[in-house]
Amino acid sequence: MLIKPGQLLAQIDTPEDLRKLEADKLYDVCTELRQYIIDHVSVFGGHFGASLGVVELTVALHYAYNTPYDRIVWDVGHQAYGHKILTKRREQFHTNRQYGGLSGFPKRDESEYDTFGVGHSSTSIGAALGMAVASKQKGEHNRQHIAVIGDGAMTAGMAFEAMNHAGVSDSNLLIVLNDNCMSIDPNVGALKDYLTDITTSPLYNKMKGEVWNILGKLKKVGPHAQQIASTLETSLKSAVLKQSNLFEALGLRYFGPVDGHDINHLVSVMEDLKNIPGPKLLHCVTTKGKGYKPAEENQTKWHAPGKFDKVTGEIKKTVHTVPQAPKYQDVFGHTILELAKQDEKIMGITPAMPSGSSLNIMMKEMPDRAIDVGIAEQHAVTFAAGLAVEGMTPFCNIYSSFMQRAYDQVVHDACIQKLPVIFCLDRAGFAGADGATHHGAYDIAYMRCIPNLVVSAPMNEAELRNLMYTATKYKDGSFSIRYPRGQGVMPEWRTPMQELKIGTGRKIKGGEDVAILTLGHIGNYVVDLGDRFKEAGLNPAHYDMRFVKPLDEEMLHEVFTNYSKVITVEDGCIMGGFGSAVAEWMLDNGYSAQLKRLGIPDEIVEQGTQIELQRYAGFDHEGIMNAVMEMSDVKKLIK
Ligand SMILES: Cc1ncc(C[n+]2csc(CCOP(=O)(O)OP(=O)(O)O)c2C)c(N)n1
Ligand SMILES: CC(=O)[C@@H](O)[C@H](O)COP(=O)(O)O
Ligand SMILES: [Mg+2]
Repeated sequence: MLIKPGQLLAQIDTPEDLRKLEADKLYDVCTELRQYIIDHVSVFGGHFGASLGVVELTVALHYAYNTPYDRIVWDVGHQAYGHKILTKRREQFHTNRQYGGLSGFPKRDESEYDTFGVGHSSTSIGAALGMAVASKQKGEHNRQHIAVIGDGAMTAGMAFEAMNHAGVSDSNLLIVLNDNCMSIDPNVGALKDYLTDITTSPLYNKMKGEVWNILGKLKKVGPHAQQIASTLETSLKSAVLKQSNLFEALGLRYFGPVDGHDINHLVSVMEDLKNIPGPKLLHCVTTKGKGYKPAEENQTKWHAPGKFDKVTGEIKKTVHTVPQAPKYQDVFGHTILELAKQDEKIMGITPAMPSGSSLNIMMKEMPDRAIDVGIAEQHAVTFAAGLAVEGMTPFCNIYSSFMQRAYDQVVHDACIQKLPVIFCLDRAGFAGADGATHHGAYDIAYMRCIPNLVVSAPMNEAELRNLMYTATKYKDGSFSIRYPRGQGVMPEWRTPMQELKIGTGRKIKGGEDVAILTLGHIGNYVVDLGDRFKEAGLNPAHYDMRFVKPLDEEMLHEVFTNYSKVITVEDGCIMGGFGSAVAEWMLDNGYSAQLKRLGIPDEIVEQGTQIELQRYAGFDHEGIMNAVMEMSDVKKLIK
């Protein structure tokens, strides 16, 4: 289903086409672009509120700057739908986030206008600074570099690391701070309060306004006056603004706050900024979901609402006739609350994903014991370690791919000190439409090699609850539990929790000839294949290993004693993952079976549905079936 653009938008294949328009047409371009985003996301899904919030910023940037020669780096990139539509991808935009289609985030090999691959937050300033310094080295003094970063992304350490560097580099960098007071959930922290202050404080803005008025008048008087003006500005800024402006104090010239939806004002400010050398920050105030009332009114729900009726604003939900299994994240959310009611030492931490992790269930009832630390994964881990030092039992919930950013903190702050921190790695395995940057592909490999850390994965919701309960009893180091995005398999999941013996797996069924060892939710695929195995005359054994560290050695001795053909299956990277752990154990213990490892191959896998990606990787139902048949010397189902 192709969606027709408005008549102006239909003429804009590239920003060069946009820049041919008179400035008085830009308002209409924004109207049409906003509608095109609404039309598409309502039918195809995806991120929504953020792109609506930067429609004017997107048009102004591509109008005022000579893109792609001038570089724009979008932070996170979930807000870059307008950017993609204006940069030769309007007609493919319906493939956004789909298997074989456009990525949901800017991606260098997708377009020359996508200057830097993003998806994880807070990288834009550092990347744009690197480009700016390189341009300076190459003598490209007229090339502009712009990082567009949200107030949420600005709460991450990386953003401050980059500003700390930018402030002392006389590079031609513009940071556009898109301040809408929102992350996915409402933004948190002192920075948010500060931004609100300087956006609303009459005194600060009055004083700055007067400084600008005086300077403006002086500049009109003549060149000599301009000299006075710039001297005055320097002294005033250092005397007054520097003391009262965080960004000025870091050496960035601060401009704003400006209305991020006033297209003509934005263009004229950006035209001015092009002629001001050195690192600068333009503070824009916007509304997330701007121009679509339901998205303005419930900005968290409309961050990524799924498909919806654009007329009524009704979000489309599948109607089920049978009870549905819950999402793993909701089992986590309800279970941590249940555990916290029994044990006052239990606390929950999330780096800016209260609704994504469902920790918001606990936050609602225990706001002092469930904390959103902002987009700050490294801090989340170290903060949890600090809590553990004082005897608390912290659950630190971080998406598997976002945890990559806090790896040293897991090693240095939790495991070396054998602190009882519980890591819940949500979105482990293929994440789906978010694609390569968000797949939780590597956590089995990167966690299992750390000493003093238990590494586990539940096959279903009951097992998740048992592992969470068991983790609260474990004080001999840290404990990691990984589980996937989406639903489990147990509609009746509120099962009584039991403490597990660490390092023990579950024998699901005996068999002959081939043994299948699974880790985590993929084990359910083997159960699903039961009848098809029988029809094909196959009878593989199935073990749910549950722990990848420590491995269930007794179980592995049984497997390698009784089966000469073994298949491991994991929703994680084959390189160094669960299958590698089994292979290492097999060699270390003198066995020599035929071992086949199924999992995520050693390549970057883009976006698609989880099942499409599992099929591509060869560990969907068909992939597992074929592996067993191959191992059993039975003709493969699919060539
Ligand atoms: C390292 C990392 N942590 C968490 C996320 C999840 N995430 C995506 S967008 C977002 C909120 C970003 O807020 P902001 O930068 O203000 O952009 P807005 O959505 O308000 O436009 C978060 C937390 C991420 N992409 N990367
Ligand atoms: C852009 C971003 O990083 C988040 O919005 C992420 O897409 C959330 O993923 P889930 O939808 O799996 O919570
Ligand atoms: Mg924001």
